[in-house]
Amino acid sequence: MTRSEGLVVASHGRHCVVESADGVRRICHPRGKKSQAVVGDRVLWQAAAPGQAQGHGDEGTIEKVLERRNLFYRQDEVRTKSFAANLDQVLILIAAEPVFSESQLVRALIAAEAAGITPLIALNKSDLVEPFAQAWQRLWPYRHMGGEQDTRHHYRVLPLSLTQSGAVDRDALLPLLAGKTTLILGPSGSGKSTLVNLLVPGAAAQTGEISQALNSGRHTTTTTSLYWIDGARTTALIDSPGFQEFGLRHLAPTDLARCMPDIAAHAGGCRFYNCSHLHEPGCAVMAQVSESQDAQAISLQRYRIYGELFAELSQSAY
Ligand SMILES: Nc1nc2c(ncn2[C@@H]2O[C@H](COP(=O)(O)OP(=O)(O)OP(=O)(O)O)[C@@H](O)[C@H]2O)c(=O)[nH]1
Ligand SMILES: [Zn+2]
Repeated sequence: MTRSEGLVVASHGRHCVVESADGVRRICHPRGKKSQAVVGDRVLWQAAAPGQAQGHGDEGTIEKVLERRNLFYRQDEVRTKSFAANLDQVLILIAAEPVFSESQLVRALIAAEAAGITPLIALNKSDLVEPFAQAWQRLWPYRHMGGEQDTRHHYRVLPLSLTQSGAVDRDALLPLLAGKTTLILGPSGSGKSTLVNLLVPGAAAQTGEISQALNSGRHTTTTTSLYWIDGARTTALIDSPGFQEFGLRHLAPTDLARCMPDIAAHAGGCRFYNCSHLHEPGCAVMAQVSESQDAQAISLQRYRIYGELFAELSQSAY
């Protein structure tokens, strides 16, 4: 039996949908624990022997997961959940309504930073003028972090109104996504489905039947799926549930500062090299905490979240 290379484009439990170079998608099962794959993985797969396919037509086995460039995941006390592998970017989609959790946003940004994946932030529903203005204001530190000039900002923050100005938003987003694989993350109701449908007309049909088969006919929202934006299959979106309960247990408390760019920028100036930035004298981080709109400042909210995460990650799991 020949083994060929493929891309995992959907997963549900242990089952995956593998797309081969010709674009054909097949349900595959991992052969053993070591070949457990996630969306975005490149794998070697093998077609089932004739007569061996169980049920849904074309089936095969995943023989090997090829080396990953990165793996984006979250971890709480009880389990590790992988979102996807081999990502270029994570687009964190939040909205004017429902009001977003800044702690959740910070967690996602830290996880991206720790995995070496570029985060993008988009704030949707700019048509909801008053709540949008407030949310945009809450994002001030994220819009300015790194310096006053646009080109120096650490994060890119985009305003969107996906249902009101879809064409404009599409033009703003496409150049940022082109040629890349981007994971879309966001709380319930922020507009993730609206975004996928805007950028991938017929998204539902693209995964359609095969992912239904994967879920044994049930329509579940627990599947992670990869969609191609372009016919040439160079630009991909991955949508994944699970923005809530974003555990960072895979990080040590002392990893946090380097994953928060506004804190990292000052951490080198502390009197003690192993400063926790929580109570030490001569702490250069604490000296920068202020509510002033200054691109070098560390906002009170972010400093508070840093302290909460530090405490959370310092607790032993047992
Ligand atoms: N006012 C306004 N409503 C929007 C906008 N974009 C999306 N919505 C609405 O917000 C609601 C949620 O959008 P969805 O795309 O379903 O959000 P989602 O993130 O996929 O939500 P979940 O499936 O719960 O994770 C829908 O009623 C959309 O029509 C926008 O730009 N402005
Ligand atoms: Zn310090």
